[in-house]
Amino acid sequence: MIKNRNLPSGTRDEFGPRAAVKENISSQLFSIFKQRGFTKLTTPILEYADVFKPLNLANYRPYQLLDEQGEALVLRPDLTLPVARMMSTTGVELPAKWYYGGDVFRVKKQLSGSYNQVTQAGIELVGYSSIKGELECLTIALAGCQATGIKEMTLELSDARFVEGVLAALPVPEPTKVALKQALFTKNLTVYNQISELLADTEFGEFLSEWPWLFGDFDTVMKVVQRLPKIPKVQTVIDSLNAVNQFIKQMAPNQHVVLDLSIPSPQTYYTGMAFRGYTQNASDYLFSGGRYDDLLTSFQQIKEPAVGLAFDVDALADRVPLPDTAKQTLIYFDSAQWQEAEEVLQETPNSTLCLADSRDEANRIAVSNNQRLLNLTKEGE
Ligand SMILES: N[C@@H](Cc1c[nH]c[nH+]1)C(=O)O
Repeated sequence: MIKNRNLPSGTRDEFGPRAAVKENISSQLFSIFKQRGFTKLTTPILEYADVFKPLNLANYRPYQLLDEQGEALVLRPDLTLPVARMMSTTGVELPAKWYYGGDVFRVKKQLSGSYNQVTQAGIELVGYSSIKGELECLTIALAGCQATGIKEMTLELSDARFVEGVLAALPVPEPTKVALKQALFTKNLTVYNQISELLADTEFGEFLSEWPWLFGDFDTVMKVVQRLPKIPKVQTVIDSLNAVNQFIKQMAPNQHVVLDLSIPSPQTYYTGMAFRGYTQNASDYLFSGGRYDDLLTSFQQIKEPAVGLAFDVDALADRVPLPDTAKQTLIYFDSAQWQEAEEVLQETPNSTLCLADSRDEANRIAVSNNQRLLNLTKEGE
């Protein structure tokens, strides 16, 4: 079947108000990034498939194609990995603050209702190891949501080091830890309970019985965490989560913060704290980010600390009301009057030139677009 009038599934044409809203959101975000000292970086839409090896390809299945030499290429399913690739090949001096905007392509299940092409606008801070990196990302996350008109949003924190830290401290063999983690992440309670039963009489017993439900309001989750015996590495994680929660309380006192300590990290390459923003009754995230201190070692020998975040411009656009457009004026003129029409265009707010060649056609366009027609010609008078 010839498909020259169809689009590949999960893609769309964008025009009119939605395209304008997305453009507006991106430019609002870019101006925040620039104002805070970030530098623009663009990378190609096509990359070698190997760049994306650190991704969990079950969640980020890329569109594949081959180059002339038969090398596997993909349409980028992520924008952080290309930044890491670029950092390792260009010898840019660190630390660096990058921002970018562009589309990512992820093949979702047919009929999932999700789009396979998503516009992101994001930042990456490379070479900053302290919590100041996370705080800068969260400040930008809050500022971006506010600037684009999101009134209420929930901020979800998690940390890749928490699950690993607790598992490392459990007095069971490695394969049991792996099985427990798997059962926790998939919420397979039958298997989870069987394994945690082995530890019921230890100092971990009480905590383990609650671990699969360790998500929700920040302070409530932290109360359960207090039932854990002291594990120095886990304590560091708890301290940094508490510090971030305090910071948000000061910055945005009305912000609802939730904590999830029972999920896998949103990205396999995150090594520390991760943060996502969402609104009620919607499954997509407004932004998602986290720390990824090991990612550059996928491309080079030397490790570099890094943290970043990306806004989902489509998710933001879905929640921003379409603008009330002011009534437009359509200037109808003869081509010999171009100069005069240009002057009227400069003087008249919200005006555009009418490129039609007859008064009737100009009228029809004005009526169908709810515009006022300004006639500079002598025709039809
Ligand atoms: N690339 C991540 C977001 C991110 C940017 N920097 C760090 N994380 C994503 O698409 O989920």
